Amino acid sequence: MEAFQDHYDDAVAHCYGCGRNNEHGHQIKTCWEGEETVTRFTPEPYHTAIPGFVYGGLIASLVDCHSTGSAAAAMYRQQNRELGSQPPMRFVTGSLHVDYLKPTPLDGALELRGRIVEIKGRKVVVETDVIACGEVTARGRVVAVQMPADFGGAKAA
Ligand SMILES: CCCCCCCC/C=C\CCCCCCCC(=O)SCCNC(=O)CCNC(=O)[C@H](O)C(C)(C)COP(=O)(O)OP(=O)(O)OC[C@H]1O[C@@H](n2cnc3c(N)ncnc32)[C@H](O)[C@@H]1OP(=O)(O)O
Repeated sequence: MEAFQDHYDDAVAHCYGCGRNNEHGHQIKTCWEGEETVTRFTPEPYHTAIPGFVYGGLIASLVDCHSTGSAAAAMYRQQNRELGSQPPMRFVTGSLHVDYLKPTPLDGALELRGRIVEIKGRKVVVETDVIACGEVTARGRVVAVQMPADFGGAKAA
């Protein structure tokens, strides 16, 4: 199935978390499953916090890009638009909050499941569960904001 991130233009597909053109990045892929958005990612042994457990910064990074991608997809869906349609709507992180509920075992794939909590103007609030070995080990809340056309001097292509 095509992922949200497959629709980012080449020129802006370098994000460390979700850009398919960043060979050093996570290159996450996110899709709809009904009303939820889902990303699966398998941490490597070097993503260790303490032996056997996933580094919290990686978890935050996955929540971040899962949620900004979800925000974009939610806005397209709300406006009844195809994901690749023009003009593009891209989202950046306004705020990123993560509650680490339990240690996250470094043991196979993590599943991130996002819910759209609110869409208001250019803002989308996304809540994301991080699931490891069938248990929710972290929960994130992201305020994603539709990128202004002049963001950091970059073009919102
Ligand atoms: C990453 C570079 C990309 C460059 C090229 C872009 C191409 C993109 C293409 C494809 C995307 C792929 C990339 C995904 C990115 C992955 C995630 C990241 O790492 S993003 C990087 C980290 N984030 C930033 O660097 C944002 C820096 N901040 C800003 O630029 C501004 O502060 C911004 C855009 C977030 C908001 O500024 P305003 O002036 O446009 O909008 P206002 O009016 O302040 O806020 C709109 C609504 O959002 C809420 N809001 C804004 N910031 C908030 C915050 N910190 N906490 C809570 N709410 C916040 C406000 O309260 C308001 O909501 P109410 O209408 O009042 O309900």
